[in-house]
Amino acid sequence: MLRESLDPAPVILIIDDQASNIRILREAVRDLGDVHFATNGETALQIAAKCLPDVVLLDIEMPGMDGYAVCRALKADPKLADAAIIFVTSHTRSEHELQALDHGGVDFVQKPLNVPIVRARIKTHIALRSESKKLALSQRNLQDVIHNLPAFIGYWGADSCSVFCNDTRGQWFGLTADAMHGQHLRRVMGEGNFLAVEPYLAAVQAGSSPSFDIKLRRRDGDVQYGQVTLVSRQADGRCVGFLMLITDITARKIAESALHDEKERIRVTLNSIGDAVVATDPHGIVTFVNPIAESLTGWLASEAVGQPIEAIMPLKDGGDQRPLQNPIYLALKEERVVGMALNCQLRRRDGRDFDVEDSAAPIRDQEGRITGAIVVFHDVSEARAMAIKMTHLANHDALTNLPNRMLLQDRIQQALQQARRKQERVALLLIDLDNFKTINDSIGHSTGDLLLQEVAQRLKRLCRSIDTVSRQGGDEFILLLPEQQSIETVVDIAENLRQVIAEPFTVDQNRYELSASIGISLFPDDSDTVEALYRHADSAMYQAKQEGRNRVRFFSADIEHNMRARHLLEQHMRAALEQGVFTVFYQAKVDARAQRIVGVEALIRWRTGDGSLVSPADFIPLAEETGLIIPIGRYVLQQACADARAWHEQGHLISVSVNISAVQFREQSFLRMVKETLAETGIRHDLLELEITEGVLARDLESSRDTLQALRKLGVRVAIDDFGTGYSSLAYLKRLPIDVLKIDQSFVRDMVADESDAAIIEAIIKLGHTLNLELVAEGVETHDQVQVLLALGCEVIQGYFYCRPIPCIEMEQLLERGLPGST
Ligand SMILES: Nc1nc2c(ncn2[C@@H]2O[C@@H]3COP(=O)(O)O[C@H]4[C@@H](O)[C@H](n5cnc6c(=O)[nH]c(N)nc65)O[C@@H]4COP(=O)(O)O[C@H]3[C@H]2O)c(=O)[nH]1
Repeated sequence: MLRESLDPAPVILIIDDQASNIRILREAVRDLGDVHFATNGETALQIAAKCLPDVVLLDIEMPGMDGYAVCRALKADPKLADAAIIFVTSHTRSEHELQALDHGGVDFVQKPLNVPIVRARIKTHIALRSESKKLALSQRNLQDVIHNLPAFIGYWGADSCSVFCNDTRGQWFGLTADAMHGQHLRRVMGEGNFLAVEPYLAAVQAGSSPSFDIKLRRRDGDVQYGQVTLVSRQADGRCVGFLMLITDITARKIAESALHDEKERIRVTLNSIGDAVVATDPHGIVTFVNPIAESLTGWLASEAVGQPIEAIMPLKDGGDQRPLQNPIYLALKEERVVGMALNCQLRRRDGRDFDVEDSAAPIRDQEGRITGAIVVFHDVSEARAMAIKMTHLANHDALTNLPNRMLLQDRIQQALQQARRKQERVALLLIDLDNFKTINDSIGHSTGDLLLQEVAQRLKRLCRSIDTVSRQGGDEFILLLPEQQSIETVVDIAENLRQVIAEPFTVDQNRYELSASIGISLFPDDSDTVEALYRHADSAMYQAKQEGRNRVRFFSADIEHNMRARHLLEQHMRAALEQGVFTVFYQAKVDARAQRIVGVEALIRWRTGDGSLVSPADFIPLAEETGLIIPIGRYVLQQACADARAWHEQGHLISVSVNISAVQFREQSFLRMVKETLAETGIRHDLLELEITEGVLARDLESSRDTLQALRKLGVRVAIDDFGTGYSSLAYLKRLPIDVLKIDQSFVRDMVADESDAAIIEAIIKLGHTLNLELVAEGVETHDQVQVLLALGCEVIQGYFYCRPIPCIEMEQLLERGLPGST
């Protein structure tokens, strides 16, 4: 076998028994390579085995082993068989030459040696050897490549019989290349596989080189996928055979199939899940829409793809309706899974809104780069509506739809928190229907239920939006009244409740009468926790039941006492009004210089059954609260005007002042009432003076001015009562048509002893003079006070010093006889 490397110098072995020949030959080839020599056959074989000669110059005639024997031995050794053997002989006979070639020699040179010819021949053989070595090497390389390629390579003749194949181990078709040799393609591949290839053979015959995939069923039953390329070999315009290359694409096919399966699985999943799925590229442009997303957005996938996500999926806040950014943008920006905003709504293409819920997530490639995002959402309108319904059911009474105990508890807690902050009252009213159980049992539960529903409606009608009416079960209701300023309001509400329940009910054309016992507890007066409020309202209600039902009771004894007294007073006041037991007293207003009565002030009095008088200070505030002041005030005005008219007729031209409460002054019918009284009594208008406190005017300057101007137009005079105790704003004094300032008795009381009170009175008097107002000092009890007031410039005096409030008849007498000391 030839040595593989081409680089080493060629090796030349000279074998000749004649030393002279060896010398000549050595000289001749010295520069052509590594030269070795031997003088006999045996030595030559030993040297050849070591130096592996490319060219051997071999003498034929040698003692012992002759040249032919050496040649046979060299040829017999596979490592030396390729050496080019050139026989050297003195024989000229051609049979020697033939014999030499027969033994495997490649050339023949004659002795005597012609050195140039010998050199030329040896050079030729060295070159030939070199070329053949290169050829052998490239052949071997090619063979190595072919045999080691992970592919089947076969050459088939025009008759489709195997000529060559690289499958030496029979891995493809179970036949080694040798066994395949000469076999028809059909036999080699097997019938099934051949049928897959056969359709292409005609094209190959025509000179084409088709390429196609086939599924190879191997002899062991396994399936293998191959990509087949047939390369036609043509000579003289006809097909002389073809190359068949098959590469194993099983792994690729399996991967493709797995990919396809995976894709199919995803496709089926996305198309059949109940959630809507929309995918976008990294810029939020839609790339995929599943059928549910199509129906939820109203966009077909074909229309949606290529649109920005917000075009097909506009989102907004279900509460304030402001537009919301699609979570896909946040998912892309922050490269994380993002949940949708709470209470999110999707506007469908047709304008309908859906409550939606879910999330968006980025999609990454193998390197982790963001390639897009996906948003998954579903319609939660029904679920949300159901949740709202469930929450409502959990918090409301099924029969009346009123808040139940649980919701009430929460509301009470909130009300208490707020009341603590704002320092307000909270009232809890426990309303228990009296004898409802008996009624319910006798009329049947369904009618009973209707009655309870009607009770609930009536209670609700009486409440403000911030109040809570709750049913606790059975015939028990609770009313929570937050933000209460006064206990009186609570009493009024409770009384109203009691009364509306006491009004007859009509159910199924039958009339029913109910009553309620109401227990009230108050924060912070008698309870400071939710539990205490409940407990106390309950025991107050129990108390109401104990006392005979159909009544309102407070938990706190003090409140109860006060409220009862107040209630009693109100009832008596009403009765007094009806029975005409109110009476009007008069107190004189005296010109202190002239010692003459110039006017009187009408002051109401309530004469009780035992003859004692109740001070207006004790009942006027309640009369104002309950509105009773309107009829009371009308009565006083009428009485005062009538008396003044009578005195006038008797020759006493004195004015009469009447106190007008804020409630009266603000009443729409006030002016009308004044006009009617003037007309009815026939009093000279300028003799009537209405006393109004500062606070009444200051509350609403505009409407006060209108009323005062109307009074002035009528000729009625107006006095500011208790001047100096209220707002004392100079602005209203200047802007309003006022005639008289009444200096409050609180300044008068201490004016002699207290310099500052005296200074205030002096200032009020100066102010009155400046504004051209009349001045009256109230509550004057002593001579000193009179003197100081006179000295300061106030001449009209009212007070016990001259006259206490006295009945009409006494006043009449006083007018007749005049003041003591007067002329
Ligand atoms: N200590 C003391 N007191 C004196 C003296 N001179 C008069 N008084 C009392 O002072 C009050 C003067 O009436 P007022 O400031 O308008 O204050 C009145 C007025 O605001 C209101 N009032 C009385 N009658 C009526 C009425 O018919 N209608 C309205 N709306 N209020 C009335 O009730 C308040 C109290 O009335 P009265 O109890 O009659 O009390 C009267 C009168 O009796 C005195 O020298 N010393």
